[in-house]
Amino acid sequence: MTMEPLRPILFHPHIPSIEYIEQTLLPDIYEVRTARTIPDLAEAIKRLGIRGAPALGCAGGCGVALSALITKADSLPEFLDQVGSDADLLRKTRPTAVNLFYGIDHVLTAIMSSQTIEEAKSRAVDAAEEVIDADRRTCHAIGKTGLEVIPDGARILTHCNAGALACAEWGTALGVIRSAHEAGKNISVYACETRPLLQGARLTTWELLRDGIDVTLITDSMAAVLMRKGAIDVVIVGADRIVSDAVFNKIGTYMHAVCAQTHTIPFYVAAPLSTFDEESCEDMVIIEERDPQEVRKVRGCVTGPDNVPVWNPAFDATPVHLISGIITEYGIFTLPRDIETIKQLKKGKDMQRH
Ligand SMILES: CSC[C@H]1O[C@H](OP(=O)(O)O)[C@H](O)[C@@H]1O
Repeated sequence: MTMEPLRPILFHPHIPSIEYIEQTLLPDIYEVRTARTIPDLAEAIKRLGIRGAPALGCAGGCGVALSALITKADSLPEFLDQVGSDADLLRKTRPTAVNLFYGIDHVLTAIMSSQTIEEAKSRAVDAAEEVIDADRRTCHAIGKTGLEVIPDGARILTHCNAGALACAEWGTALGVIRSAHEAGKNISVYACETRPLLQGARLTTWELLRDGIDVTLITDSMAAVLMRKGAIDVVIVGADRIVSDAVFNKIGTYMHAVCAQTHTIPFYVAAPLSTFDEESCEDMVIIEERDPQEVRKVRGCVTGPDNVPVWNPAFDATPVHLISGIITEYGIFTLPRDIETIKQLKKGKDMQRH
């Protein structure tokens, strides 16, 4: 039975509003919520109601378009000023996933050369819908590219959630897994729970069970022994920002990459070109540090003393030498070997855009 495509964020310009699946409540509660203001949207992003790098790009782009549609202004300069400050509010939500800034800037760029407010509104809507449509196409292309690294019978380890819930649909790492399943490959997945917010336990298992894909939930600390036992053939994860010398992804990714290298297991990252920040390097990237309470309590259940100091980085950096390949919509690349190719592809896309 083919399930309806899972689309965690929908833009309704005629209302106007942004509809999204509230991911903090999954897997036990499936609730669709609506953001009609920029502060509401910003809060949804901060609490990870809306989450995942490509989905943040969609939320950022749609957020700027929503601002354009609801902003009341007597002049174009006043209008652009208001939309610009709403865009800044969205920029401040989460610092690491580069897609958020790509989505925001893509729509802002589209409206900057407008001659009237009405023209700016129309361009904003078109540009936001372009971000979502492009991500849908890109995720399916990533899935197709990734088929070559998933042999029939593959036992795959993944971390966090790089699925449809993290994108416009289909997913990146889970997009490759979905494409392999759809191609009839007999695959099985080990999903790491991904402390502290449990995106793997709550979201990846939910997505794969929904699609009838063989999935086993493990704790993050169990991954190494599965690799040592020879029970994992390939590791595939998503990304939040890819720079010249490292890949930023959910905390725990680096640990899996080191273990995979120790056990000579291929370690792949799946991500769209929009996740590359190719002019930057690891030391230039801000890693989001989140509320210590996220580690001391899980969904209200106490897991640590209320007064214990906590360190809670949301991401870590995996040096590119630990990564077998980066699966994109344009092919599989390795860094630093392919950095110039990535730069040319990005330039080409930018030229297409303007
Ligand atoms: C398809 S990219 C998903 C990427 O984003 C997640 O972070 P978060 O749940 O904090 O938004 C995680 O790093 C995933 O790999």
